[in-house]
Amino acid sequence: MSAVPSLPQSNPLSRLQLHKFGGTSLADAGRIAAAARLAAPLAGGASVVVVSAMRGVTDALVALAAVARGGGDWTPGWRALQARHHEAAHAIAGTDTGTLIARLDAEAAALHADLGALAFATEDAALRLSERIWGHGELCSAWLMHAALGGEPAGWARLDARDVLVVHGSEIGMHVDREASLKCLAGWRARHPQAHVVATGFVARTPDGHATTLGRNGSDHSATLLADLFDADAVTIWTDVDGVLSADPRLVPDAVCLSALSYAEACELAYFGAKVLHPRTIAPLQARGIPLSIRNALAPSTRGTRIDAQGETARSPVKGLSIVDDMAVLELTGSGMAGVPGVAETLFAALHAAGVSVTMISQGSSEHSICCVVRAPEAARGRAAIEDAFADAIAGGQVEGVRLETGLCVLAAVGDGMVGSQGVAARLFDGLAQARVNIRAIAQGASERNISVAIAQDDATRALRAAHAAFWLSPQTVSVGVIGPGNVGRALLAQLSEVIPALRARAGVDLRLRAIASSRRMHLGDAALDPDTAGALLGDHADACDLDAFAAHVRADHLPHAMIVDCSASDAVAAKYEDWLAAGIHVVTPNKHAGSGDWTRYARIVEARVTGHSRFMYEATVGAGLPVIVTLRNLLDTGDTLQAIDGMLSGTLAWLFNSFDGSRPFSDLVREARALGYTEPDPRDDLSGLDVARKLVILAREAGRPLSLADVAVESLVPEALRELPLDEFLQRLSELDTPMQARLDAARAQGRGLRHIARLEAGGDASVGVRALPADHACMHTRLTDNLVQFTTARYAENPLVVQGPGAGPQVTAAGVFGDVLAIAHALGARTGWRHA
Ligand SMILES: NC(=O)C1=CN([C@@H]2O[C@H](COP(=O)(O)OP(=O)(O)OC[C@H]3O[C@@H](n4cnc5c(N)ncnc54)[C@H](OP(=O)(O)O)[C@@H]3O)[C@@H](O)[C@H]2O)C=CC1
Ligand SMILES: N[C@@H](CC=O)C(=O)O
Repeated sequence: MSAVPSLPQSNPLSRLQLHKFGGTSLADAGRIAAAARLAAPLAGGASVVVVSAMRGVTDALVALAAVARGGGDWTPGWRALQARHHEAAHAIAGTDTGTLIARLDAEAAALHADLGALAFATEDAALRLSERIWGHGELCSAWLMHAALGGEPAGWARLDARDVLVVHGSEIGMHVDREASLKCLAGWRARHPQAHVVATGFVARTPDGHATTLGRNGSDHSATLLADLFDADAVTIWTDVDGVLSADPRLVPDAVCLSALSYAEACELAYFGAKVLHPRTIAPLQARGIPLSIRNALAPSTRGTRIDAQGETARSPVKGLSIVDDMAVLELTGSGMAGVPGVAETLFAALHAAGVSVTMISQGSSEHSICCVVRAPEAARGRAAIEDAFADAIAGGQVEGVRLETGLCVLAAVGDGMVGSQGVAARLFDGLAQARVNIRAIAQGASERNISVAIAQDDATRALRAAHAAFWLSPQTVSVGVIGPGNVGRALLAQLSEVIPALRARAGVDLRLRAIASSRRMHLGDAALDPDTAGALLGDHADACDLDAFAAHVRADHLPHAMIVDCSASDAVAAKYEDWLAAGIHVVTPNKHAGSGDWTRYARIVEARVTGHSRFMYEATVGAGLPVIVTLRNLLDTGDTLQAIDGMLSGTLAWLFNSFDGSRPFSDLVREARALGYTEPDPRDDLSGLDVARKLVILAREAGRPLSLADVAVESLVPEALRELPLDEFLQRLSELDTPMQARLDAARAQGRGLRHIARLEAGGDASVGVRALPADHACMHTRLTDNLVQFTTARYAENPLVVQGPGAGPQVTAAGVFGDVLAIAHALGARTGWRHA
């Protein structure tokens, strides 16, 4: 290896920072001035600033060259470019505009000459002229930046990289002649000893002295090549995004900015299409250990992404996920291939000769087939080349032929943390399986830094989001939609608001409220909604409630799990559970309609849970926040036999009869119970016994009995005349309950008894609900306020029933019961995937 020529002794550069700005950061004079401020040298240090052309200028030059080559009139376009550079110059240069304009005009004159010559040039000469023309934008922006930084008086030289950067094309891309470049730079520095340098990106020269370019987006490459030649201490590429993200944010809304990457990770991500870095940019830095930062010129206070030899141990073993679109699989199959040396060599030599680049290779150890993934536009050419190379073997039957499958893409998961760590592939495949993505081919190099899978192009976004969720989100990240911000719904939102941050920090449970709906309105949010203010989003401006659109939104592809919490009392909402559960959406509810409604619908809902691998939880339907259903389930699951359930199942009726002593009319108490949020939205559901009957049906079905509402003998407290009235009218005529209720109370008292509302379910399925006059020593006479009292008489608890007792109505306790179900599901999800974030 030849010795690296050293820079001239006069070189004053120490603590040299290299900054590179892309076209967007140089879009106009204002952006150029802002970039100049960012590139200001550190005290006592030096700067090299590498610039792209102003935004859109390279595209304009490529178009102009095409017009000129075709003999068209390129002069209007040429003038427009000159005017754009002039306009920026006038805004930037201050007192020395004349010098800057003269410099730009000299470049414009050279461009004019080149464009004029294009139409008459030979093919070779035209290509050389074009390369010069394409690089004109960088020559001008370097002069503009040079002026913005203060020019020669401020110690800045301006370098045309064609004077120092010597490159030649090779089969695997542009190759820099480092030795020749360093010699040229040493010569240039002898003539330009200024401390600071503005250099053109993108342009270079060939060994025989012709202008050339480094290819589209080649300015990043220029920057890292010049960083090596100038012996920079650090490189910053300024762009318009915050850094390297864990995935393309247009596809994955939850992508996060990576604070650090190793060179190896950055290379993997660059090759797999991460847009911030161009492939090949890393190598010159890696060889010298020069750190690179990717930062946002529009948000310079953000840290960006640092790329160096160490990288950083992240919370996820996978740092980034990327998709390469429009790929195809070529598969060579044949029973005669096994154990035959040279098959792979012949195949890849054929693809090489046909100019087909191979992105991914996969071969089973049976050697029965070799599969490779190539770019779709090259696939037919590749297949023809392979068929040609194996023509004899195909004719002889040793090889069956070449199968071509298009419509694919390659998803890659990249990260140093994958090396030697178990379960990474399992997590990726589990995430893809949950998103119902079929994997067509798999490849992992022995470096273990990259797992690539070929999948259907149609699945790309879903797969990327699912894989991202598997690594970057908690396995307990749940997209939540709340229906019905009424008494219970509002209390639930308040509880969520209070607890969500702590849940995320302590238990990795990440509940994201993303949708809210009332009977008429809904709001769907891309980002998580604030539970405290979500209800206010349902004003007249909100969208009309559409439960299908609501569910589709909650079932976001980019979040691992979805859950709808139905806090309505609506049968129409309950009618949707079957579809939601089948689609994999978990459902939690205090609404009793599904559990006590039509038996066949109930059976379909139960079945849908199995189809959708989803959970349906409804603890709060009976006893509000009390553990009634879970107690019954535990008894039965552990082999006990139910003999009867009886007690008080209505919080409203408990409160009414606990309070009703004749001192206040019964109707007054009903109004108060309603105001306290104990009653159903229509209090007749409580007074008629229907609400308690629903609870009995739910418990009976839980115990395996196919009970329906029609099977329950119900005594109603609502006089016949009031049963069908609109709610408002019923409430106005509520006092019609007073006389009959006072009479019942008086009769009970006359026997030394009190009134309680009692429900009973017999083992055989007989069920009844009604008001009973009970002796003073009955357990139900020793309840308080809204207490429910549920007695389970079973084979084990035969003599002395198991009793669950406590408040059985009220928004707070009901919401807590609902919240408990939500958490039970979230915790179970985390346990299923077997890992939690620290
Ligand atoms: N309150 C309690 O103590 C207990 C209540 N429950 C159950 O909790 C549920 C809610 O009760 P509660 O909060 O008191 O009732 P509310 O009447 O206070 O709230 C009901 C909510 O559901 C909404 N809603 C009604 N129909 C629909 C629909 N078709 N689509 C979308 N949203 C709808 C209402 O919207 P809008 O305002 O637009 O009408 C309202 O926001 C009921 O099922 C009840 O049985 C269970 C145990 C105890
Ligand atoms: N209205 C109901 C509320 C709970 O289901 C009751 O009072 O029990």
